Amino acid sequence: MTYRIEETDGVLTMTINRSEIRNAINHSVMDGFEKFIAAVQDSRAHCAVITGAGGEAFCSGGDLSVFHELKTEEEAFPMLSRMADLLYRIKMLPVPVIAVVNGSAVGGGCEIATACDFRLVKREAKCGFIQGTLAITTGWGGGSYLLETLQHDRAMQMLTSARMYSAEELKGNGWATELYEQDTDITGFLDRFRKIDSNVHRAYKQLAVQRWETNGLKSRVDLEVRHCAKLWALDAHHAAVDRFLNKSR
Ligand SMILES: CC[C@@H](C(=O)O)C(=O)SCCNC(=O)CCNC(=O)[C@H](O)C(C)(C)COP(=O)(O)OP(=O)(O)OC[C@H]1O[C@@H](n2cnc3c(N)ncnc32)[C@H](O)[C@@H]1OP(=O)(O)O
Repeated sequence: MTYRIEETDGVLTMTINRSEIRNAINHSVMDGFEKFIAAVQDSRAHCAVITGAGGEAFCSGGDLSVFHELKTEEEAFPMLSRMADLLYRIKMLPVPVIAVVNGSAVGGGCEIATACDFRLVKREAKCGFIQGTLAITTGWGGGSYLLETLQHDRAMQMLTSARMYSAEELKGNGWATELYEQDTDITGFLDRFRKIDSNVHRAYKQLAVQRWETNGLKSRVDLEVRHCAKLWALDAHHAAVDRFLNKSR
C-alpha cells in the first residue's frame, strides 16, 4: 500500500508509504489523501498528522519517474490541479494539521508540509522548494501557502533560491514550528493538543479557514497551477528532469 491511515487517541495520521522512492507522490498516494480528508472530516479527532515512512524522507515531491511522461501544458495541468485541490482541502480541514517532517522534504514535499498548520522538523532533515532547479515553479499551491505563512522576503527567498535549507535555517525563518530529535518529542507536542478540548482547536481553525476563504487564496492557487503547467511544457524543464532520472540510474 502506498499510504497508511491510522487513528490513535484522537489523532488521525496519514503516512506516505513509498520509502524506496523517498515517498514521492503518484496517483495512488493522491487517492490516499482523498481517503484521509474524508476520514478527518468524519471524525472527532483533535488534530491530523501527515508524515513519511522510512525516516530518510518526509516526501520527495512528485514522482518524476511517472510524471516525466507528462510533456505538454494540457497533460501536466490535471495532475497539478488534482494535487493542488487535495492540498487546498487539507488546508481547509476543520482541525489543525501537523506535518511531521521526519526527513527531507523536496519540491512538492515542501508544498505538502506548508499546507499544514504546523511543521515539526527533525533536526537532521533538509527541506527545499527546489522547483526552480527543474525550471518550474511550485504547482500544487505551496508557493501561495508559503507567501501566506512566512514574512514576505523570507518566503520569496525560499522560493527563488530553490535551494535546500537546514533545519536550523527553517526554524530561523519561521517555516519550522519546532525542531525535534526523537519521536517522543512528537508525542509531547501531540499530548499538549490532547489536553485542550477539541472544540477549541476546531474554533480557532475555523477562524483561519474563514480568513483564507475570504482573502482570495483559492484564486492565487489556481494561478499558481496555471503558471507551473505552462513552464512544465518547456524544454528546460524536461531537460532538468531527464538529468535527475539519468543521474539516479
Ligand atoms: C511534480 C510536482 C512538483 C511540484 O509542484 O513541486 C515537484 O514536486 S517536482 C519534484 C521535486 N523532487 C525532486 O526533484 C526529487 C528530489 N529527490 C532528491 O533530491 C533526493 O532523492 C532526496 C529526496 C533528497 C533523497 O536523497 P537520498 O536519500 O540520497 O535518496 P536517493 O536520491 O538515492 O533516492 C532514492 C531513490 O528514489 C528516487 N527518487 C527520489 N525522489 C524521487 C522523485 N521525486 N521522483 C522519482 N524518483 C525519486 C531516486 O531516483 C532513487 O532511485 P534509485 O536510484 O532507482 O534507487
